[in-house]
Amino acid sequence: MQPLLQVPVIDIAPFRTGGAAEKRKVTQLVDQACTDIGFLVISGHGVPQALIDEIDAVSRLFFDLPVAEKLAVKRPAPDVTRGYIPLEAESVARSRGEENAPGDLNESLMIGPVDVTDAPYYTAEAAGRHFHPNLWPAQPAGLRDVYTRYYRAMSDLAVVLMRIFALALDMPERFFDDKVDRHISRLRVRNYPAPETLPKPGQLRVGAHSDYGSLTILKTEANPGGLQVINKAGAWVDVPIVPSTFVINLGELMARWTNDRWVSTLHRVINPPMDKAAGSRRQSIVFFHNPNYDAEIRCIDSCVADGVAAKYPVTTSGDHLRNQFVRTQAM
Ligand SMILES: O=C(O)CCC(=O)C(=O)O
Ligand SMILES: [Fe+2]
Repeated sequence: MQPLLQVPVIDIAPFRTGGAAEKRKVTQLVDQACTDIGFLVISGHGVPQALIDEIDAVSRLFFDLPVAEKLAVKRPAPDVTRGYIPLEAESVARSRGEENAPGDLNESLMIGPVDVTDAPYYTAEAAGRHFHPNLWPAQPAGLRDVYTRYYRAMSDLAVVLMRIFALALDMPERFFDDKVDRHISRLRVRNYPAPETLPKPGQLRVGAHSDYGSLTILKTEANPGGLQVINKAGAWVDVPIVPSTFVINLGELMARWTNDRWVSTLHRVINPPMDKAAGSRRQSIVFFHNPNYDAEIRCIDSCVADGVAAKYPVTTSGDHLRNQFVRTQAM
């Protein structure tokens, strides 16, 4: 069979509400998307549109603030995935060894887990800075509340997606549950301003990279200068932006878990053409779902059958994520 060369749209509602036969139909479609292109667009996810609209609006107000105010919550250190990262201060292509890649043309605000307690798991030395407190901007009022609710909604949706993944991989439905129940996911809102000058050579809104964790849940908008993914024929194709859906893509840890049965695909965000620069401001709400810091990522049984050797050394979620993030930071 020909591999999918475009990103499919899949309704996951039958998985959430149906019996075994409905679930099976969804997991088959998801397996094909994850095998062929590593990206899918989901409808029927159950996240209220009002919450999505709220986080969109409050984030826009934050990015409209003067830079000096945004810098009040600047990311405090290269290994702390919290706070504000200004324009060109990050280059995700460096996660692939492109040491001299220019800074990406976006600014972002990032939070981590919102339900951390003082239990030993969170405070242990091994937890490192994965549970660093969030840095909440003083303005706009209400941002903290909206981000907290959205973070929880994404955490819940990720559990459903990981169950779809488990079944699609011929594992028990709850196989991943105890590997993601204290996850170190990051919610990151990126603002891509309308460009006022030409980009530097090789500079993009987001350079080519694959995401680092288990899966990503993206809400974005269809303005000029958008998201592209490389398909199995080696062509960059646009990811379809469909109202009320999320784009889902696999991170590197899922490729490791599946011994490359599934792909963590290279993607990038291109610049708008200069004649469409006006009105090309674009905002993405990106939830990077990352397993528990101490989750061991070793290839799962259903993916080493038939004498296939494991391709990757065992790692932990926390180590892989920290290393990749630190490599991409400019300071
Ligand atoms: O803004 C987008 O469409 C995607 C951004 C992205 O790939 C990322 O943040 O990892
Ligand atoms: Fe990405």
